[in-house]
Amino acid sequence: MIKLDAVELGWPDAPALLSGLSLQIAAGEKVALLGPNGCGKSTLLQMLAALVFARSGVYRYCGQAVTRAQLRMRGWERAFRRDVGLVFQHPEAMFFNATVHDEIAWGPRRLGWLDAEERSARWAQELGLTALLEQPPHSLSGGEKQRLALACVLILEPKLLLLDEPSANLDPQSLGWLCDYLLSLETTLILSTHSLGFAAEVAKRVLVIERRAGLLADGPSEAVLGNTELLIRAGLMHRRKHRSV
Ligand SMILES: Nc1ncnc2c1ncn2[C@@H]1O[C@H](COP(=O)(O)OP(=O)(O)OP(=O)(O)O)[C@@H](O)[C@H]1O
Repeated sequence: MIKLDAVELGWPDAPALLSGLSLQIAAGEKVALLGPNGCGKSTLLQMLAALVFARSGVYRYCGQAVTRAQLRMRGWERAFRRDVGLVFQHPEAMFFNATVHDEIAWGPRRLGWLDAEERSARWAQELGLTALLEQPPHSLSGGEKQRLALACVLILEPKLLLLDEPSANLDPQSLGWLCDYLLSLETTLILSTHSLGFAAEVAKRVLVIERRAGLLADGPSEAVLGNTELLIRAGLMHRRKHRSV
């Protein structure tokens, strides 16, 4: 489903964030992206959603190179945007409606789904947002915003689900719901997280990114997450000097 060939990502007038990134992700795989702050996890997810583009190398989605020119093909762009759903790390960035209800219903209404209102009510209930439906999205707490952002994307049942630190801000009950939901999904999932426990729970494959480099590891979750030396080198674990009793 996804093929990256020698992808280099970076912002203008800045050194490369990621280079030489080559990998494939098959339909239905569940993959966690790990790496220290600022290594480029969000940028990579944004590239997979075609919100930013590689400086060099090729990103193919279902065999088609995803380029600015390709996205100008309106039919293809619509189908791509319909397939791919990204939940941002900072969910406020996604909200533009007056109420929680309109925010959840916006996507299904735009797609002309006749059951848009029913679906919105169901997803609001799934994510514990029913009591907040008439509130403005910006008035919600951090965890409520995270749940709203998830509802807005999950309701559209994307074929490729991209989640940027989805477990941040969630209370244990919401986190448990999210783990169950992601485990039940058959679609392709790529998520970034700093929680090794969350990655181990939901992902079968882990990619570790090294700052200002590229892929440090790519393998089954148990093997990668069980490699303490690798995790320390990648800045994902700290060798503690002091321990409380
Ligand atoms: N629009 C932009 N222009 C220039 N630099 C940017 C832009 N967006 C992000 N960056 C920089 O790119 C780098 C990678 O950011 P990114 O958000 O992808 O990292 P991350 O791995 O998701 O980090 P974290 O774990 O802290 O969320 C950071 O140094 C960031 O400041």
